[in-house]
Amino acid sequence: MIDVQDVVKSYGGRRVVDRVSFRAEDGLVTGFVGPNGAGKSTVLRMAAQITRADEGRVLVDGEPFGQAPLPARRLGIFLSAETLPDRMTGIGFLRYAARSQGVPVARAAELIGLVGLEGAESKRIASYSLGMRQRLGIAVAMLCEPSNLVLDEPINGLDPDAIRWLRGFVTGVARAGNAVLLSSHHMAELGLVADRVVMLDRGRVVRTGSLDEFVTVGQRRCYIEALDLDAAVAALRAEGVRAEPSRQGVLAFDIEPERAGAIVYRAGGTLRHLSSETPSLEDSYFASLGAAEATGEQR
Ligand SMILES: Nc1ncnc2c1ncn2[C@@H]1O[C@H](COP(=O)(O)OP(=O)(O)OP(=O)(O)O)[C@@H](O)[C@H]1O
Repeated sequence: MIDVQDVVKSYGGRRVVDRVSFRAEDGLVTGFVGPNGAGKSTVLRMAAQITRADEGRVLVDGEPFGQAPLPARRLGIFLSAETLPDRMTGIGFLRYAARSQGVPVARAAELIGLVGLEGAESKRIASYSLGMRQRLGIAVAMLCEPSNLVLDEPINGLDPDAIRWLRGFVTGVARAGNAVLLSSHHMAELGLVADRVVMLDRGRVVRTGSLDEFVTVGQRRCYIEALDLDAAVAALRAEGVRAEPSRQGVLAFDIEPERAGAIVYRAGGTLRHLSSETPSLEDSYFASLGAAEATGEQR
């Protein structure tokens, strides 16, 4: 488990992480989201002890990860694909990493298979695409079969094939009982892999919860198709319901579909389709951000 406890970080007198606390539990994928500059990478770097917290601490399985007898077994870290050594081959780098951690070099070939780099292992890293570099970076993080895994923006630059691979990979690591903490801007993808979501905005946690809890923040809404859409929108608005044209129909917010349908019907509309819509993680993300901004403006 990764336990972030009340961490604070300032740069040049500006607080970029402001009393952040949350947990990434064993057996779950925790998605870490927030706008650019929210402080996600800084928190992950504090977990990896690359950045020192001004206040607070991050415990990994109950202690700062650097204090564990074999730190790389405690926490696997992927922060960037840019720092890999271009002149080495993929397999060469993994063998080097294995030797430096006292792991049998045979693990290097296993890792190539684990991250799907077969066929490219003997090529220089300089020739790797971004997606291949991401896979190699994740392989390094997995070197010592860590019980916790931190991945900063691992989805960036991946093609659809690699995204599908990553989805299966992180889910598999979590289902084996490990904690996975993963930052990303790809809401649709995160909606497929995350069990829990932690949202940061301007250095503060603005929302945490299971994926199901998180998506209920998006507006409750329903989708209506009627013969005269303009009349349907007007009828709903006349009843004080927020209604907006969408696709071939109308989205009505914070209303049960039955009531929305009744309003349109009473106004003489002919209904063709009526359904309730589940908000996506992206909808909820923007709804939470809007709420956080409104509170922030009052601060
Ligand atoms: N070493 C540093 N020196 C000065 N400022 C920094 C440093 N590292 C981060 N910051 C600042 O801290 C803030 C938070 O940055 P951070 O990279 O943690 O955000 P993020 O949520 O990961 O953003 P993104 O989604 O764009 O990666 C930013 O304003 C950034 O400019």
